[in-house]
Amino acid sequence: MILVIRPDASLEQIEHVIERVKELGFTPHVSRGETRTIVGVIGDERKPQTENFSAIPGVEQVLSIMKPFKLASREFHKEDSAVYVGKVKVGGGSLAMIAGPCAVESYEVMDTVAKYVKAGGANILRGGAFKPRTSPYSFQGMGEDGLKILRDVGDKYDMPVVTEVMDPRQVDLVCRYADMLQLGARNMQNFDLLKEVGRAKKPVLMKRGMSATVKDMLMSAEYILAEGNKDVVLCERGVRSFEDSTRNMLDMSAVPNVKGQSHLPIIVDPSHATGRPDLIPSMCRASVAAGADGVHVEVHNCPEKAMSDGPQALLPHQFLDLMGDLRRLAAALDREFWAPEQN
Ligand SMILES: O=C[C@H](O)[C@H](O)COP(=O)(O)O
Ligand SMILES: C=C(OP(=O)(O)O)C(=O)O
Repeated sequence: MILVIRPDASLEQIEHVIERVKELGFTPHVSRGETRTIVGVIGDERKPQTENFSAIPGVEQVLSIMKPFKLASREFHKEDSAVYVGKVKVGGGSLAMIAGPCAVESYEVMDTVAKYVKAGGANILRGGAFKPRTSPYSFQGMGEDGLKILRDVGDKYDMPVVTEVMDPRQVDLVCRYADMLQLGARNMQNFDLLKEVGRAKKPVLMKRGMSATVKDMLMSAEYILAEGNKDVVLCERGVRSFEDSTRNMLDMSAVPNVKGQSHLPIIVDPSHATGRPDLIPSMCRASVAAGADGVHVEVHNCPEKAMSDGPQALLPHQFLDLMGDLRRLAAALDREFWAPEQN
């Protein structure tokens, strides 16, 4: 349920609304839009006192949100939300380019790749220190040593960093090094992890589960929002299908589909979606054209030596070409990639 606050309501009245919502046993979530303040009321709406909400001074309207996700819904927040990752604005008209190697492998590789992606115009650096691998015998990531490298290299190139957290017990540790927490496809419905990152004070990049529906994805985002973390960016990264010429099936319609239902930014990861460098540039362009708030790609200076996902990595020169194309496309659509000058 949402309480639409009167435009002329005083701050005291809004505070009073919030207090009453709590007293009635619900959790309030306040969304201050450009023209309206809205209070999301989360809890069991079958409680008898809910009709009293309309009697609270300052409340103009009480609306029921029919969708199972509430805080993630457009009804709760009409305007597109923007999420800040360090200084970088993601969403609300500003495009993100998240790039870097699949895994943090060494200082040298991280530094080399970061130098190239920064030069190309990437605004967020990625690299996994905890890797979710299909095989227990595959490289599992460098753990805290990898986080330290990622942080150092991010600082060197003045780029915020995003890295995956796989377990609720890792959240504090990863928060000490990262600017954004990545929740991987394999963990999109790890509900304890969702709750834990929901309590963290860092933005979250939540990837779509490999057999999750758009609704499942929005319900998972709701877990994070319901814990108080409003900074969630969704990521379409393809779903499993019968098609075996690509790693996954990229669901490009998820972008406008999510945008119709939710205010949260959504980016696309054509690297994991296709697994094919020959398809990544066109799918990046399609993502921007479809209205995505950014793109996520893997880049490696020597894919044949990469410790994970080498075959899908773009080479540095391919990344530079891609960024040139994407900038031109973005400009034609009256959009732009966030760049440090905008700060
Ligand atoms: O490293 C990245 C992911 O963990 C990777 O895509 C997992 O896939 P794999 O372990 O099947 O190679
Ligand atoms: C493992 C990753 O991707 P996904 O969770 O989409 O498979 C990744 O981005 O490192």
